[in-house]
Amino acid sequence: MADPIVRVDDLVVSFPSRTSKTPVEVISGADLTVERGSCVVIIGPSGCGKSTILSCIAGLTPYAGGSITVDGDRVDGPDDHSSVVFQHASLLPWRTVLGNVEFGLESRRQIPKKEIRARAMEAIEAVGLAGYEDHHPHQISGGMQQRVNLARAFAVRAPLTLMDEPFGALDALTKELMQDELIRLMSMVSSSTVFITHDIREAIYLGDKILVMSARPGTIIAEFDSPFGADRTRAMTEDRRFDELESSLRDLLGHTTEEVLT
Ligand SMILES: Nc1ncnc2c1ncn2[C@@H]1O[C@H](COP(=O)(O)OP(=O)(O)OP(=O)(O)O)[C@@H](O)[C@H]1O
Repeated sequence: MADPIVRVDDLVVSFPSRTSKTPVEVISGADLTVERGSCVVIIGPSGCGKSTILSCIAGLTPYAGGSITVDGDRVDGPDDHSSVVFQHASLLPWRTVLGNVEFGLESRRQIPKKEIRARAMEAIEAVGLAGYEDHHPHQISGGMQQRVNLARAFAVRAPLTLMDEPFGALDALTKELMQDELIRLMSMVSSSTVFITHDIREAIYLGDKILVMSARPGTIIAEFDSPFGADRTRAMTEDRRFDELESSLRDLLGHTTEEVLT
C-alpha cells in the first residue's frame, strides 16, 4: 500500500484582513498527498496560495483548519523533516560557498563539525561547484548562486524538499540546466519534493504529479499523473503527450485566471 510522506487534509488558512475585522480565507479545504520519492508540482494563478501551502507544510505558516503530516508527524512549526528552497538564493554575502552550505547544516540538530564539512563538500560537488567553495556569492553568477542554494537544501538530507519557484528568476537556458540538475539530485538522494512554479512546461518536465489550484481562496481543483516514467530527458518535450498535457493545463489555468478577473 502507498505510504505518502506528506498528507494535507482539508487545509484552511486565513490571514488578517487590512480592511475588515474578518480574516481573509486564502486556502479553503485543500487536500494533497505526496508519495515517497516523488516530485509533486503545484501550479495555479498568481495569488492563489501556492506559497502559503508550501509554507504551511514547512511549518512556517500556521493554519486555521485541517491537518498536515510529514513523515507521520503533525506539522505545528518548523522541524527537521523538510528543507526549503526559495526563488532568491538568500545566501549570506559574507560567507563563502562552503560557508553558506555549512550554514544550512549548522542550524540542524547536533551534527559534528567534521561531518558538516564532509556533507557540505559532497553537496557542492553534487551540484557541480567543486573548486568554487572559497568564492563569495558576489563572485559567482545567479545560476551558480541557485546551485549553492540547492546544495544547501540537499546537504541537510531532509526527507522532504520544498521548493518555491526556485528557478523563476533565471534565464531560460540556465533554468533548463537547473531543471536537469534537480532531476539528477532528486534521483541521487531519492528525495520527495514539492515544487511550485508558474511555468507549465517546467511543471510537466519535473512533476510525477501535477496539482492545479483554483484562484483564491485556493484549493486543489485537478490532479494529473505524469505519463512519463522516472527517466526524464529533454526528449520528453518532443513527445505528443507532453503537448497534450500542456494544452490541458493551459485550458484549466486560463479558466481559473478568468475567474480572478471577473
Ligand atoms: N503573511 C500574510 N499576510 C497576509 N496576507 C498574505 C500573507 N501571505 C500571503 N498572503 C496573501 O495570501 C494570498 C496567497 O499568497 P501566496 O503567496 O500563497 O500566493 P501564490 O499562489 O504563491 O502567489 P504567486 O504565484 O504570485 O507567488 C495572496 O493574496 C497574498 O497577498
